[in-house]
Amino acid sequence: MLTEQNLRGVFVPVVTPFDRRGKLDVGSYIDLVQRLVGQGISGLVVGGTTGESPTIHTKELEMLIVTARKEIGSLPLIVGTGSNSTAATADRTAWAKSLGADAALVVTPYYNKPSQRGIIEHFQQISTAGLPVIVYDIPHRTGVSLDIKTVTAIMKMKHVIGLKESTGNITRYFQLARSIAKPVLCGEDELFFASLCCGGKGGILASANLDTSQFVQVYQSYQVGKIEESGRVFDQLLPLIQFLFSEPNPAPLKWLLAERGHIRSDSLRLPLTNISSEGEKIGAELR
Ligand SMILES: O=C(O)C1=N[C@H](C(=O)O)C[C@H](O)C1
Repeated sequence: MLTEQNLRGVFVPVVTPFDRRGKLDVGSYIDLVQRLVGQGISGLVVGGTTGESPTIHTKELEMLIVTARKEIGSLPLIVGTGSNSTAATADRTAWAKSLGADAALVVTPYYNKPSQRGIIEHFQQISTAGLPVIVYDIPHRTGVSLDIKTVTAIMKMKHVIGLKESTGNITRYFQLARSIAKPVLCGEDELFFASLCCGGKGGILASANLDTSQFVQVYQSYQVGKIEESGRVFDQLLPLIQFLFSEPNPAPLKWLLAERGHIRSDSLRLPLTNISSEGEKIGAELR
């Protein structure tokens, strides 16, 4: 199980490769997972935004979880289980636990606009699943904002082990990382180095599907007090990060993974579409 003590470092939300007809490409997935293991990452996230969770069927997610569990050995496995139904999220979290997950990444309930009290009760109920929970706050995707008081209340819950902060607000990050006792992880790749300087404990970073060991180096250098080295390596990664988020994630990421030969196709499932030809031109320098 993941705990608040070992929720540290670089966690990679792995992409879900599809073939040209949109079917799961299991061979590419296994290759991807095997490539990530052994590069110093602290764990793998399956069924995140980057894994295109909205268009993955339950049977497919089951296969992705079971395969990852088998391939990564004892490395922590986090599964995205959040939805905008509390009961469904609790069920899915219990199911992920039964398949070998070490923790659940639970996004705040989107679309139906719950009150702050509703959000607190949502996270209380998920404790029934018996799996450690990482709260995922990403208001620009969910349409839901958490008050600082709400985050603080949720972070005191026993089964909650940390926060993935993706508001993009570095002042808020600084405030949270210093005031709550549990780890705050960066979910806004461009702010990774800044988040470490604010007291963050690591990141769940789509960009780390590529150049993984450099992302780990940013984290590790910072931990041993080599702040300048950490910042220098991060600066080298910035053009990659900016390219990967120049169009909806994970379209540029899948394109570059395919260009570098890590997956067979850059296919996505609608409504996500492939990177534009303009994007391909910009990305050509990063191949
Ligand atoms: O899948 C994830 O986890 C992430 N998704 C974010 C997004 O697509 O908005 C980005 C972050 O790197 C991790």
